[in-house]
Amino acid sequence: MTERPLLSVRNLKKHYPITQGILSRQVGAARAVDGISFDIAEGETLGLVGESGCGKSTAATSIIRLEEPTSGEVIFNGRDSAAVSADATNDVTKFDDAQLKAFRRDAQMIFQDPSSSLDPRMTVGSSVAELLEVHGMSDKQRRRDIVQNLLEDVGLSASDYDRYPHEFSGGQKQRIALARALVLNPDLIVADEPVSALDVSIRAEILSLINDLQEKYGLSMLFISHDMSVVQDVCDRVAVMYLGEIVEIGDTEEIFTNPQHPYTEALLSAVPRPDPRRKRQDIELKGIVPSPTNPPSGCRFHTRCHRVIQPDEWDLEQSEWRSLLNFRDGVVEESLDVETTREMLRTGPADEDVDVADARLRAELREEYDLPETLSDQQAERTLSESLDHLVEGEYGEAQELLAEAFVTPCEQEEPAYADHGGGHRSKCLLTNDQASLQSAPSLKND
Ligand SMILES: Nc1ncnc2c1ncn2[C@@H]1O[C@H](COP(=O)(O)OP(=O)(O)OP(=O)(O)O)[C@@H](O)[C@H]1O
Repeated sequence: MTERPLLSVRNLKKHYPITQGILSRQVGAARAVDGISFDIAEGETLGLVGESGCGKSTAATSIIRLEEPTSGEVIFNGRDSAAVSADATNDVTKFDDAQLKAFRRDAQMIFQDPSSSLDPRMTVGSSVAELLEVHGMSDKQRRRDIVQNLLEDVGLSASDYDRYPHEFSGGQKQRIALARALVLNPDLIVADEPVSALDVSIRAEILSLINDLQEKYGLSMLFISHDMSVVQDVCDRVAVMYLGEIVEIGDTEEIFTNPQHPYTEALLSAVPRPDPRRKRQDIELKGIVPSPTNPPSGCRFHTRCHRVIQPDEWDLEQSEWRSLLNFRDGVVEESLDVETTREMLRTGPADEDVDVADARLRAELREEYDLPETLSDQQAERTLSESLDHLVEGEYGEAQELLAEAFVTPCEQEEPAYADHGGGHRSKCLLTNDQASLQSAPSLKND
Protein backbone atom coordinates (compact mmCIF):
# COMPACT_ATOMS: atom_id res chain seq x y z
CA MET A 1 0.00 0.00 0.00
CA THR A 2 1.19 3.52 -0.78
CA GLU A 3 1.00 6.35 1.73
CA ARG A 4 -1.38 8.36 -0.42
CA PRO A 5 -4.83 6.80 -0.29
CA LEU A 6 -6.51 5.96 -3.56
CA LEU A 7 -9.70 7.58 -2.36
CA SER A 8 -10.19 10.23 0.32
CA VAL A 9 -13.73 11.20 1.20
CA ARG A 10 -13.91 14.37 3.27
CA ASN A 11 -17.00 15.68 5.04
CA LEU A 12 -19.23 14.44 2.24
CA LYS A 13 -22.88 15.47 2.43
CA LYS A 14 -25.90 14.64 0.34
CA HIS A 15 -29.06 16.44 1.41
CA TYR A 16 -32.23 15.89 -0.60
CA PRO A 17 -34.46 18.96 -0.59
CA ILE A 18 -38.01 18.47 0.69
CA THR A 19 -40.36 20.74 -1.22
CA GLN A 20 -43.97 21.74 -0.76
CA GLY A 21 -46.73 23.47 -2.73
CA ILE A 22 -47.09 24.33 -6.38
CA LEU A 23 -44.02 26.56 -6.23
CA SER A 24 -42.00 23.63 -4.83
CA ARG A 25 -40.73 25.77 -1.99
CA GLN A 26 -38.02 23.99 -0.02
CA VAL A 27 -39.27 23.31 3.49
CA GLY A 28 -36.53 21.01 4.70
CA ALA A 29 -33.95 18.46 3.70
CA ALA A 30 -33.37 14.74 4.08
CA ARG A 31 -29.79 14.57 5.33
CA ALA A 32 -29.15 11.12 3.83
CA VAL A 33 -25.36 11.54 4.05
CA ASP A 34 -24.30 14.09 6.60
CA GLY A 35 -20.57 14.66 6.72
CA ILE A 36 -18.76 11.35 6.26
CA SER A 37 -14.98 11.05 5.95
CA PHE A 38 -12.75 8.05 5.26
CA ASP A 39 -9.82 6.89 3.14
CA ILE A 40 -9.36 3.78 1.04
CA ALA A 41 -5.77 2.74 0.36
CA GLU A 42 -4.61 1.01 -2.79
CA GLY A 43 -5.61 -2.64 -2.73
CA GLU A 44 -7.77 -2.15 0.35
CA THR A 45 -11.42 -3.08 0.89
CA LEU A 46 -13.45 -0.86 3.18
CA GLY A 47 -16.84 -2.14 4.30
CA LEU A 48 -19.65 0.35 4.82
CA VAL A 49 -22.30 -1.23 7.05
CA GLY A 50 -25.55 -0.17 8.66
CA GLU A 51 -29.26 -0.91 8.57
CA SER A 52 -31.51 -0.03 5.69
CA GLY A 53 -31.96 3.74 5.40
CA CYS A 54 -28.61 4.69 7.02
CA GLY A 55 -27.41 6.33 3.81
CA LYS A 56 -25.01 3.71 2.44
CA SER A 57 -26.30 3.72 -1.14
CA THR A 58 -26.51 7.51 -1.19
CA ALA A 59 -22.89 7.64 -0.02
CA ALA A 60 -21.90 5.30 -2.86
CA THR A 61 -23.75 7.14 -5.61
CA SER A 62 -22.48 10.50 -4.35
CA ILE A 63 -18.86 9.29 -4.29
CA ILE A 64 -19.11 7.96 -7.82
CA ARG A 65 -21.11 11.08 -8.76
CA LEU A 66 -24.13 9.29 -10.08
CA GLU A 67 -25.75 11.92 -7.86
CA GLU A 68 -24.39 15.40 -7.18
CA PRO A 69 -23.11 15.64 -3.60
CA THR A 70 -24.33 18.66 -1.61
CA SER A 71 -20.84 19.41 -0.28
CA GLY A 72 -17.53 17.84 0.68
CA GLU A 73 -14.60 16.42 -1.22
CA VAL A 74 -13.92 13.09 -2.93
CA ILE A 75 -10.23 13.02 -3.76
CA PHE A 76 -9.37 10.27 -6.22
CA ASN A 77 -5.72 9.50 -6.89
CA GLY A 78 -6.19 7.02 -9.72
CA ARG A 79 -3.01 5.14 -10.57
CA ASP A 80 -2.86 6.13 -14.21
CA SER A 81 -6.10 7.93 -14.54
CA ALA A 82 -6.58 10.40 -17.35
CA ALA A 83 -8.87 12.14 -14.89
CA VAL A 84 -5.92 13.13 -12.79
CA SER A 85 -3.34 15.50 -14.17
CA ALA A 86 -0.58 17.33 -12.38
CA ASP A 87 -2.56 20.53 -12.20
CA ALA A 88 -5.90 18.96 -11.33
CA THR A 89 -7.32 18.94 -7.83
CA ASN A 90 -8.35 15.29 -8.16
CA ASP A 91 -11.63 16.24 -6.51
CA VAL A 92 -14.34 14.18 -8.18
CA THR A 93 -17.00 16.63 -7.02
CA LYS A 94 -15.38 19.27 -9.24
CA PHE A 95 -14.60 17.14 -12.30
CA ASP A 96 -15.77 18.41 -15.69
CA ASP A 97 -17.42 16.06 -18.21
CA ALA A 98 -14.15 14.77 -19.69
CA GLN A 99 -12.62 14.11 -16.27
CA LEU A 100 -15.82 12.45 -15.16
CA LYS A 101 -15.77 10.12 -18.17
CA ALA A 102 -12.20 9.10 -17.35
CA PHE A 103 -13.10 8.68 -13.67
CA ARG A 104 -16.04 6.45 -14.60
CA ARG A 105 -13.56 4.14 -16.31
CA ASP A 106 -11.37 4.00 -13.21
CA ALA A 107 -14.16 3.64 -10.68
CA GLN A 108 -16.90 1.08 -11.34
CA MET A 109 -20.02 0.19 -9.45
CA ILE A 110 -21.72 -3.17 -8.85
CA PHE A 111 -25.33 -3.21 -7.71
CA GLN A 112 -27.48 -5.59 -5.68
CA ASP A 113 -29.50 -6.52 -8.75
CA PRO A 114 -27.06 -7.65 -11.46
CA SER A 115 -29.79 -7.46 -14.11
CA SER A 116 -29.79 -3.68 -13.78
CA SER A 117 -26.47 -3.48 -15.64
CA LEU A 118 -27.35 -6.01 -18.36
CA ASP A 119 -29.49 -5.33 -21.44
CA PRO A 120 -31.80 -8.36 -21.87
CA ARG A 121 -31.66 -7.98 -25.67
CA MET A 122 -27.86 -8.12 -25.87
CA THR A 123 -25.63 -11.15 -25.44
CA VAL A 124 -23.72 -10.90 -22.20
CA GLY A 125 -20.46 -10.75 -24.14
CA SER A 126 -21.63 -7.71 -26.12
CA SER A 127 -22.87 -6.06 -22.91
CA VAL A 128 -19.42 -6.34 -21.41
CA ALA A 129 -17.53 -5.53 -24.64
CA GLU A 130 -19.67 -2.44 -25.23
CA LEU A 131 -17.77 -0.58 -22.51
CA LEU A 132 -14.47 -1.21 -24.31
CA GLU A 133 -15.95 0.21 -27.49
CA VAL A 134 -17.32 3.29 -25.72
CA HIS A 135 -13.87 3.91 -24.32
CA GLY A 136 -12.23 3.75 -27.74
CA MET A 137 -11.26 0.14 -28.50
CA SER A 138 -12.26 -0.31 -32.15
CA ASP A 139 -10.79 -3.79 -32.75
CA LYS A 140 -13.76 -6.15 -32.44
CA GLN A 141 -11.75 -9.36 -32.19
CA ARG A 142 -9.57 -7.85 -29.47
CA ARG A 143 -12.67 -6.83 -27.53
CA ARG A 144 -14.02 -10.37 -27.85
CA ASP A 145 -10.75 -11.92 -26.68
CA ILE A 146 -10.55 -9.67 -23.61
CA VAL A 147 -14.15 -10.35 -22.63
CA GLN A 148 -13.87 -14.10 -23.15
CA ASN A 149 -10.80 -14.18 -20.89
CA LEU A 150 -12.63 -12.15 -18.32
CA LEU A 151 -15.66 -14.44 -18.40
CA GLU A 152 -13.31 -17.29 -17.53
CA ASP A 153 -11.77 -15.19 -14.74
CA VAL A 154 -15.17 -14.79 -13.12
CA GLY A 155 -15.86 -18.53 -13.28
CA LEU A 156 -17.92 -18.67 -16.48
CA SER A 157 -16.77 -20.02 -19.83
CA ALA A 158 -15.65 -18.22 -22.99
CA SER A 159 -18.60 -19.73 -24.88
CA ASP A 160 -21.01 -17.89 -22.56
CA TYR A 161 -20.14 -14.75 -24.59
CA ASP A 162 -22.98 -15.41 -27.03
CA ARG A 163 -25.68 -16.26 -24.50
CA TYR A 164 -28.38 -13.91 -23.19
CA PRO A 165 -28.90 -12.74 -19.57
CA HIS A 166 -32.11 -14.79 -19.08
CA GLU A 167 -30.09 -17.98 -19.61
CA PHE A 168 -28.13 -17.34 -16.40
CA SER A 169 -28.94 -17.74 -12.69
CA GLY A 170 -28.72 -14.82 -10.23
CA GLY A 171 -25.25 -15.84 -9.10
CA GLN A 172 -24.03 -16.19 -12.68
CA LYS A 173 -25.48 -12.78 -13.54
CA GLN A 174 -23.55 -11.26 -10.63
CA ARG A 175 -20.41 -12.91 -12.11
CA ILE A 176 -21.19 -11.20 -15.43
CA ALA A 177 -21.73 -7.88 -13.63
CA LEU A 178 -18.29 -8.37 -12.06
CA ALA A 179 -16.77 -8.98 -15.50
CA ARG A 180 -18.47 -5.82 -16.74
CA ALA A 181 -17.09 -3.85 -13.79
CA LEU A 182 -13.58 -5.19 -14.39
CA VAL A 183 -13.33 -4.90 -18.17
CA LEU A 184 -11.92 -1.35 -18.13
CA ASN A 185 -9.29 -2.33 -15.59
CA PRO A 186 -10.54 0.04 -12.86
CA ASP A 187 -8.69 1.02 -9.68
CA LEU A 188 -11.80 1.21 -7.53
CA ILE A 189 -14.96 -0.85 -7.31
CA VAL A 190 -17.96 0.30 -5.34
CA ALA A 191 -20.07 -2.79 -4.62
CA ASP A 192 -23.53 -1.99 -3.21
CA GLU A 193 -24.94 -5.08 -1.46
CA PRO A 194 -23.53 -7.38 -4.17
CA VAL A 195 -24.70 -10.61 -2.54
CA SER A 196 -27.88 -9.64 -0.66
CA ALA A 197 -30.21 -10.64 -3.50
CA LEU A 198 -28.54 -14.02 -3.97
CA ASP A 199 -29.44 -17.39 -2.49
CA VAL A 200 -27.60 -17.98 0.76
CA SER A 201 -26.05 -21.10 -0.79
CA ILE A 202 -24.18 -19.13 -3.46
CA ARG A 203 -23.29 -16.01 -1.44
CA ALA A 204 -20.06 -17.55 -0.15
CA GLU A 205 -18.98 -18.43 -3.72
CA ILE A 206 -19.48 -14.89 -4.97
CA LEU A 207 -17.76 -13.38 -1.91
CA SER A 208 -14.80 -15.65 -2.43
CA LEU A 209 -14.72 -14.68 -6.12
CA ILE A 210 -14.77 -10.97 -5.17
CA ASN A 211 -11.86 -11.61 -2.79
CA ASP A 212 -9.86 -13.44 -5.49
CA LEU A 213 -10.51 -10.80 -8.15
CA GLN A 214 -9.67 -7.99 -5.77
CA GLU A 215 -6.30 -9.58 -5.10
CA LYS A 216 -5.60 -10.54 -8.70
CA TYR A 217 -6.39 -7.08 -10.06
CA GLY A 218 -5.02 -5.12 -7.07
CA LEU A 219 -8.35 -3.36 -6.67
CA SER A 220 -9.51 -1.01 -3.98
CA MET A 221 -13.07 -1.57 -2.95
CA LEU A 222 -15.89 0.11 -1.10
CA PHE A 223 -18.09 -2.80 -0.08
CA ILE A 224 -21.57 -1.91 1.12
CA SER A 225 -23.68 -4.29 3.19
CA HIS A 226 -26.28 -4.31 5.94
CA ASP A 227 -24.84 -7.61 7.12
CA MET A 228 -21.84 -7.60 9.47
CA SER A 229 -21.02 -11.24 8.80
CA VAL A 230 -20.62 -10.52 5.08
CA VAL A 231 -18.14 -7.68 5.59
CA GLN A 232 -16.13 -9.77 8.06
CA ASP A 233 -15.04 -12.09 5.27
CA VAL A 234 -14.26 -9.49 2.64
CA CYS A 235 -13.10 -6.26 4.26
CA ASP A 236 -9.79 -5.02 5.65
CA ARG A 237 -11.51 -2.18 7.48
CA VAL A 238 -15.10 -1.42 8.38
CA ALA A 239 -17.01 1.87 8.66
CA VAL A 240 -20.30 1.67 10.55
CA MET A 241 -22.90 4.14 9.36
CA TYR A 242 -25.95 5.38 11.24
CA LEU A 243 -28.38 8.01 10.03
CA GLY A 244 -26.01 9.72 7.61
CA GLU A 245 -22.92 9.58 9.83
CA ILE A 246 -20.01 7.20 10.36
CA VAL A 247 -20.21 6.27 14.04
CA GLU A 248 -17.24 3.90 14.10
CA ILE A 249 -14.38 2.99 11.78
CA GLY A 250 -11.43 0.68 12.21
CA ASP A 251 -9.70 -2.53 11.19
CA THR A 252 -12.17 -5.38 10.73
CA GLU A 253 -10.55 -7.47 13.46
CA GLU A 254 -10.65 -4.52 15.88
CA ILE A 255 -14.29 -3.70 15.10
CA PHE A 256 -15.33 -7.32 15.62
CA THR A 257 -13.35 -7.96 18.80
CA ASN A 258 -13.35 -4.52 20.42
CA PRO A 259 -16.38 -2.53 19.24
CA GLN A 260 -16.61 0.89 20.88
CA HIS A 261 -19.96 2.18 19.66
CA PRO A 262 -23.20 0.69 21.04
CA TYR A 263 -24.62 0.63 17.50
CA THR A 264 -21.71 -1.53 16.32
CA GLU A 265 -22.26 -3.76 19.36
CA ALA A 266 -25.92 -4.13 18.46
CA LEU A 267 -25.15 -5.00 14.83
CA LEU A 268 -22.54 -7.52 15.98
CA SER A 269 -24.90 -9.21 18.42
CA ALA A 270 -26.89 -10.45 15.42
CA VAL A 271 -23.84 -12.14 13.88
CA PRO A 272 -23.72 -15.89 14.53
CA ARG A 273 -20.47 -16.99 16.15
CA PRO A 274 -18.59 -20.12 15.13
CA ASP A 275 -18.14 -21.04 18.79
CA PRO A 276 -21.59 -20.82 20.45
CA ARG A 277 -19.99 -20.85 23.92
CA ARG A 278 -18.44 -17.45 23.18
CA LYS A 279 -21.80 -15.74 23.13
CA ARG A 280 -22.11 -12.02 22.61
CA GLN A 281 -24.56 -10.00 24.65
CA ASP A 282 -27.98 -10.28 23.05
CA ILE A 283 -28.94 -6.76 22.03
CA GLU A 284 -32.25 -6.25 20.35
CA LEU A 285 -32.15 -3.28 18.01
CA LYS A 286 -35.76 -2.11 18.30
CA GLY A 287 -37.52 0.22 15.90
CA ILE A 288 -36.22 1.55 12.62
CA VAL A 289 -33.67 4.18 11.66
CA PRO A 290 -35.36 7.58 12.28
CA SER A 291 -36.02 9.87 9.34
CA PRO A 292 -33.01 11.87 8.11
CA THR A 293 -35.32 14.88 7.66
CA ASN A 294 -35.38 15.46 11.38
CA PRO A 295 -32.55 13.47 12.98
CA PRO A 296 -32.51 13.18 16.79
CA SER A 297 -30.49 15.88 18.59
CA GLY A 298 -27.11 15.11 20.18
CA CYS A 299 -26.09 11.57 19.38
CA ARG A 300 -28.41 10.39 16.62
CA PHE A 301 -28.46 6.86 18.00
CA HIS A 302 -29.70 7.87 21.47
CA THR A 303 -33.34 7.04 20.71
CA ARG A 304 -32.45 3.35 20.27
CA CYS A 305 -29.25 2.98 22.28
CA HIS A 306 -29.08 0.29 24.99
CA ARG A 307 -26.28 2.24 26.68
CA VAL A 308 -27.97 5.64 26.60
CA ILE A 309 -26.45 7.67 29.44
CA GLN A 310 -28.33 8.09 32.69
CA PRO A 311 -27.65 11.34 34.56
CA ASP A 312 -26.19 11.12 38.08
CA GLU A 313 -29.49 12.01 39.74
CA TRP A 314 -31.05 8.65 38.80
CA ASP A 315 -30.01 5.21 39.95
CA LEU A 316 -31.99 2.94 37.66
CA GLU A 317 -31.27 -0.37 36.03
CA GLN A 318 -30.02 0.45 32.54
CA SER A 319 -32.92 -1.43 30.91
CA GLU A 320 -35.40 0.59 33.03
CA TRP A 321 -33.76 3.84 31.94
CA ARG A 322 -34.09 2.82 28.27
CA SER A 323 -37.76 1.92 28.80
CA LEU A 324 -38.41 5.15 30.66
CA LEU A 325 -36.98 7.23 27.80
CA ASN A 326 -39.07 5.24 25.29
CA PHE A 327 -42.14 5.93 27.42
CA ARG A 328 -41.28 9.63 27.66
CA ASP A 329 -40.86 9.80 23.86
CA GLY A 330 -44.13 7.96 23.34
CA VAL A 331 -45.93 10.55 25.47
CA VAL A 332 -44.06 13.64 24.25
CA GLU A 333 -44.33 12.67 20.56
CA GLU A 334 -47.92 11.54 21.13
CA SER A 335 -47.44 8.11 19.64
CA LEU A 336 -48.86 6.66 22.87
CA ASP A 337 -52.64 6.56 22.50
CA VAL A 338 -54.06 6.28 26.00
CA GLU A 339 -57.70 6.28 24.93
CA THR A 340 -57.25 3.43 22.45
CA THR A 341 -55.49 1.40 25.14
CA ARG A 342 -58.38 2.16 27.53
CA GLU A 343 -60.92 1.01 24.92
CA MET A 344 -58.93 -2.12 24.25
CA LEU A 345 -59.02 -3.01 27.94
CA ARG A 346 -62.76 -2.40 28.24
CA THR A 347 -63.76 -6.03 27.85
CA GLY A 348 -64.96 -6.51 31.41
CA PRO A 349 -68.38 -5.59 32.78
CA ALA A 350 -69.54 -2.09 31.84
CA ASP A 351 -70.01 -1.19 35.49
CA GLU A 352 -66.42 -2.09 36.42
CA ASP A 353 -65.10 -0.05 39.30
CA VAL A 354 -63.39 3.07 37.92
CA ASP A 355 -60.38 2.61 40.21
CA VAL A 356 -59.92 -0.96 39.02
CA ALA A 357 -60.17 0.14 35.37
CA ASP A 358 -57.61 2.92 35.96
CA ALA A 359 -55.23 0.53 37.70
CA ARG A 360 -55.49 -1.87 34.76
CA LEU A 361 -54.77 0.99 32.35
CA ARG A 362 -51.68 2.05 34.32
CA ALA A 363 -50.41 -1.54 34.34
CA GLU A 364 -51.02 -1.91 30.63
CA LEU A 365 -49.15 1.31 29.81
CA ARG A 366 -46.19 0.10 31.85
CA GLU A 367 -46.26 -3.24 30.11
CA GLU A 368 -46.40 -1.63 26.66
CA TYR A 369 -43.06 0.02 27.43
CA ASP A 370 -41.45 -2.85 29.37
CA LEU A 371 -41.61 -0.79 32.55
CA PRO A 372 -41.66 -2.87 35.75
CA GLU A 373 -44.39 -2.60 38.35
CA THR A 374 -42.04 -0.47 40.44
CA LEU A 375 -38.85 1.24 39.26
CA SER A 376 -35.66 0.56 41.22
CA ASP A 377 -35.16 4.30 41.88
CA GLN A 378 -37.85 5.60 44.25
CA GLN A 379 -37.83 9.20 43.08
CA ALA A 380 -38.01 8.12 39.44
CA GLU A 381 -40.89 5.81 40.39
CA ARG A 382 -42.79 8.70 42.01
CA THR A 383 -42.36 10.80 38.87
CA LEU A 384 -43.43 7.95 36.60
CA SER A 385 -46.49 7.21 38.75
CA GLU A 386 -47.45 10.87 38.74
CA SER A 387 -47.19 11.00 34.95
CA LEU A 388 -49.35 7.86 34.68
CA ASP A 389 -51.94 9.49 36.94
CA HIS A 390 -52.03 12.49 34.59
CA LEU A 391 -52.47 10.22 31.58
CA VAL A 392 -55.24 8.23 33.19
CA GLU A 393 -56.97 11.49 34.11
CA GLY A 394 -56.70 12.66 30.52
CA GLU A 395 -54.16 15.36 31.43
CA TYR A 396 -51.83 14.62 28.53
CA GLY A 397 -50.08 18.01 28.55
CA GLU A 398 -49.18 17.74 32.23
CA ALA A 399 -47.73 14.24 31.68
CA GLN A 400 -45.70 15.50 28.72
CA GLU A 401 -44.28 18.39 30.70
CA LEU A 402 -43.41 16.29 33.72
CA LEU A 403 -41.67 13.53 31.76
CA ALA A 404 -39.82 15.92 29.43
CA GLU A 405 -38.44 17.82 32.38
CA ALA A 406 -37.58 14.89 34.64
CA PHE A 407 -36.02 12.38 32.31
CA VAL A 408 -33.27 13.83 30.14
CA THR A 409 -30.15 12.12 28.84
CA PRO A 410 -26.88 13.92 28.04
CA CYS A 411 -26.90 11.91 24.81
CA GLU A 412 -29.69 14.08 23.42
CA GLN A 413 -28.07 17.32 24.57
CA GLU A 414 -24.51 16.94 23.39
CA GLU A 415 -23.16 15.79 20.05
CA PRO A 416 -20.27 13.38 20.62
CA ALA A 417 -16.89 14.04 19.04
CA TYR A 418 -14.78 11.26 17.53
CA ALA A 419 -12.64 9.44 20.08
CA ASP A 420 -9.39 7.92 18.81
CA HIS A 421 -8.69 4.38 20.00
CA GLY A 422 -5.41 4.04 18.09
CA GLY A 423 -4.52 2.36 14.82
CA GLY A 424 -7.13 4.32 12.90
CA HIS A 425 -9.95 3.04 15.14
CA ARG A 426 -12.37 5.89 15.90
CA SER A 427 -15.86 6.06 17.31
CA LYS A 428 -18.44 8.75 17.96
CA CYS A 429 -20.13 8.17 21.33
CA LEU A 430 -20.25 10.22 24.53
CA LEU A 431 -19.33 7.13 26.52
CA THR A 432 -15.95 6.94 24.84
CA ASN A 433 -15.44 10.67 24.30
CA ASP A 434 -13.19 11.25 27.27
CA GLN A 435 -12.63 10.15 30.82
CA ALA A 436 -14.91 12.89 32.11
CA SER A 437 -17.88 11.56 30.21
CA LEU A 438 -16.96 8.04 31.18
CA GLN A 439 -17.18 9.04 34.83
CA SER A 440 -20.58 10.64 34.45
CA ALA A 441 -21.76 7.63 32.45
CA PRO A 442 -24.18 5.23 34.05
CA SER A 443 -23.04 2.08 35.70
CA LEU A 444 -24.12 -0.39 33.04
CA LYS A 445 -25.78 -2.67 35.50
CA ASN A 446 -27.05 -5.11 32.94
CA ASP A 447 -23.59 -5.77 31.46
N1 LIG B 1 -34.21 10.97 -3.68
C1 LIG B 1 -34.41 11.01 -2.36
N2 LIG B 1 -35.16 11.99 -1.80
C2 LIG B 1 -35.35 12.05 -0.46
N3 LIG B 1 -34.83 11.16 0.41
C3 LIG B 1 -34.10 10.16 -0.08
C4 LIG B 1 -33.83 10.03 -1.48
N4 LIG B 1 -33.05 8.92 -1.66
C5 LIG B 1 -32.85 8.40 -0.43
N5 LIG B 1 -33.47 9.15 0.50
C6 LIG B 1 -33.48 8.90 1.95
O1 LIG B 1 -32.14 8.91 2.41
C7 LIG B 1 -31.95 7.92 3.42
C8 LIG B 1 -30.80 7.03 3.05
O2 LIG B 1 -31.19 6.19 1.96
P1 LIG B 1 -30.19 5.11 1.33
O3 LIG B 1 -30.92 4.36 0.26
O4 LIG B 1 -28.92 5.78 0.96
O5 LIG B 1 -29.93 4.16 2.58
P2 LIG B 1 -29.27 2.73 2.60
O6 LIG B 1 -28.52 2.64 3.87
O7 LIG B 1 -28.53 2.47 1.34
O8 LIG B 1 -30.54 1.79 2.69
P3 LIG B 1 -30.98 0.62 1.69
O9 LIG B 1 -30.04 -0.49 1.97
O10 LIG B 1 -32.39 0.34 2.09
O11 LIG B 1 -30.87 1.19 0.31
C9 LIG B 1 -33.30 7.20 3.57
O12 LIG B 1 -33.99 7.75 4.66
C10 LIG B 1 -34.00 7.51 2.28
O13 LIG B 1 -35.39 7.54 2.49
